Amino acid sequence: MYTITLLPGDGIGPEVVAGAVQVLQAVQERTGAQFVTREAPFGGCAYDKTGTPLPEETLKLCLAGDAVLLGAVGGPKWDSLPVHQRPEVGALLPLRKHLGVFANLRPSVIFPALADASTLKREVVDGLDLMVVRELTGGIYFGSKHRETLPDGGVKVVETLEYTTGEIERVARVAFDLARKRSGKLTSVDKANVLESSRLWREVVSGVAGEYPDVELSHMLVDNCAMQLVRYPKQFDVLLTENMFGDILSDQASQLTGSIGMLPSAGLGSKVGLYEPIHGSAPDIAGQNLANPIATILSVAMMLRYSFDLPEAAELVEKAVAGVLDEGYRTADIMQPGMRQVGTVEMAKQIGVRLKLS
Ligand SMILES: NC(=O)C1=CN([C@@H]2O[C@H](COP(=O)(O)OP(=O)(O)OC[C@H]3O[C@@H](n4cnc5c(N)ncnc54)[C@H](O)[C@@H]3O)[C@@H](O)[C@H]2O)C=CC1
Ligand SMILES: CC(C)CC(=O)C(=O)O
Ligand SMILES: [Mg+2]
Repeated sequence: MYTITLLPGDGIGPEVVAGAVQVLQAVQERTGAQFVTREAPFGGCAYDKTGTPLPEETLKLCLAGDAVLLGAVGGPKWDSLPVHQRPEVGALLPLRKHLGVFANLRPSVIFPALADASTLKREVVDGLDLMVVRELTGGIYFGSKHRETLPDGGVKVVETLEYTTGEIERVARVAFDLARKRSGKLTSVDKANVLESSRLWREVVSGVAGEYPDVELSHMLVDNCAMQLVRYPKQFDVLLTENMFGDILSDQASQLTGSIGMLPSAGLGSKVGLYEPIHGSAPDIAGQNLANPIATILSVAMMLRYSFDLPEAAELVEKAVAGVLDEGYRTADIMQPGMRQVGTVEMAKQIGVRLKLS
């Protein structure tokens, strides 16, 4: 039996998590694996309810379960709160830190049926299968912040970016291990021409490479990488990045697959994995049954594979998603002429039905 803590969060979070839970139930019926889910307040909705975006009880529940499935947090309603009460800084970042999920796997895989759904040409994206390994619990998002008013009335802010050799080594090993199982190619991304932290990053990653003679390591500056991702993305297999670069580049990589609504993620490092779509709370479409639930459904597949060691169940989910896309079902973000537009609820339902029949 596997215990999953559900943190639907804000905006479209509850809609996409509800869809993923439906698919999880289908996996249970199809395979006999037993899942127990427990939901907890987290993010802006938790702040409204309890005065804090990360209630103690929520954290305890997450630490006591086998895995966490998170929707998204944040939205305009909470944007003017003091920074440490904001859902992103006061809940999401500390949750990642408490769970110790230092490696964030963000696969950017194009489903054959969506090769024409991307804004890029078919030949650029067809067959794309790349993996961003993003460092998740260090870097500038976690550094100290300082803000002061200057005598001339101007404002000065200082944010700090810290990394230790240990933090870089452990995420690099995750990326090298993955590259070894895939095509044997790893591209480490940094800004070593400017940043001291990136120079350390490059030094440490090059050092770890000694343990992996079968993996071909290259280094690329982040600005070039952003350009190469849209010029010729299929040159990449595994991309290793620090926290902020990976955040930005993975949103960019998502569009190669048709939509940010397609990209799942797995936060790994501790006993309790954290699974979440890479997108945010999408306030512009929240509550309208418009959100694409596939990123969250594919996050469930990653949970089955990485936390529960159920690779066959993970494949059932991925095949059900591919099958439903082959049948022509599309949410608005991936809609194409001649296809059948459905909402969040119907898309999740179709994937669950297909999974049970497979
Ligand atoms: N992990 C998290 O909880 C994250 C939270 N955020 C928060 O989310 C809020 C909105 O941020 P944005 O910059 O607008 O990023 P976003 O990822 O929420 O949305 C960007 C664009 O993509 C669309 N989109 C996102 N997910 C979609 C889905 N599943 N289906 C269809 N379309 C989708 C949205 O409608 C929007 O047009 C902010 O408060 C931000 O801080 C942002 C990123 C991650
Ligand atoms: C809201 C940020 C802290 C996180 C983010 O954008 C992400 O993890 O993709
Ligand atoms: Mg992001």
